[in-house]
Amino acid sequence: MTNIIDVKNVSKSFGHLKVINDCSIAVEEGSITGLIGPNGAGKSTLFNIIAGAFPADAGSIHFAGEDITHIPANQLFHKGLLRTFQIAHEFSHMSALENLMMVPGDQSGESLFNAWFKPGLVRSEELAVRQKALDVIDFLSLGHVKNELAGNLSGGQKKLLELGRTMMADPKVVLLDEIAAGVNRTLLQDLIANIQRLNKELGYTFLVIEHDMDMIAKLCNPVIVLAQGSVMVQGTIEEIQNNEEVVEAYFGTEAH
Ligand SMILES: Nc1ncnc2c1ncn2[C@@H]1O[C@H](COP(=O)(O)OP(=O)(O)OP(=O)(O)O)[C@@H](O)[C@H]1O
Repeated sequence: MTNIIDVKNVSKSFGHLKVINDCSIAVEEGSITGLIGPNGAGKSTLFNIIAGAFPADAGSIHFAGEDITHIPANQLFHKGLLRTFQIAHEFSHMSALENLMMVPGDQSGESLFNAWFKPGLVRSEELAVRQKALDVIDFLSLGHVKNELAGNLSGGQKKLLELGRTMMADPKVVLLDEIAAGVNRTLLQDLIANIQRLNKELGYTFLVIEHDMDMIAKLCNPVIVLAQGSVMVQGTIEEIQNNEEVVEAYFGTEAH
């Protein structure tokens, strides 16, 4: 199996605080990899570095074999590496469908997504984008709220819409940063099921930061535990939960 993301010996400090410390992680293509760790472990900082939001002080990052260490976020977006947070929050005064149509897309027409949904004759680019947005709405079972103003959607529906916006850009890898936060249990199951379908049916790779252990257990293999800016251990959720060092550093002290 190939690694679609390879982070090697990355370090990052903010002032005197070393937040990422000689950290190396690999994300296998086609996996849903979890990234967990106590508050302040450096998870979001590592996401920001991978997604090109700010540079590492040292180390390298490869995406699909290409050195992306110095490539900014907007270029990574077009290469298919997306962070949910990176995509603007919903435009509350526009409908759910219009929100999807706002995502800058790749008009190649040869994307995995288009191949999957086999849209009919495309008469114009706008019609194609609209059709694609409708397919995304359909995929996520949001048809009943497609004309609703995004600002009126529930927390969980907004998260589904956020996932939908990543789909509009035909990603290869999606970095999900605490997508379960504020989502009720029923919609959380929809969110989990949709992430699994995107992984299995469309081949998306996911790297997931999550404090919700239930979600991590259902979705992720492997799970990487970050502590004080470096990898403490990596394994299946069972291995992680049975690892004494992890229990001590994470489950023992954190009430998540
Ligand atoms: N832009 C910044 N400037 C200064 N310090 C920062 C900055 N971003 C993060 N930090 C610090 O880096 C450390 C790691 O933060 P980070 O958000 O990456 O951790 P985390 O594992 O995602 O935590 P949480 O689970 O609470 O979200 C924290 O001590 C935080 O205060």
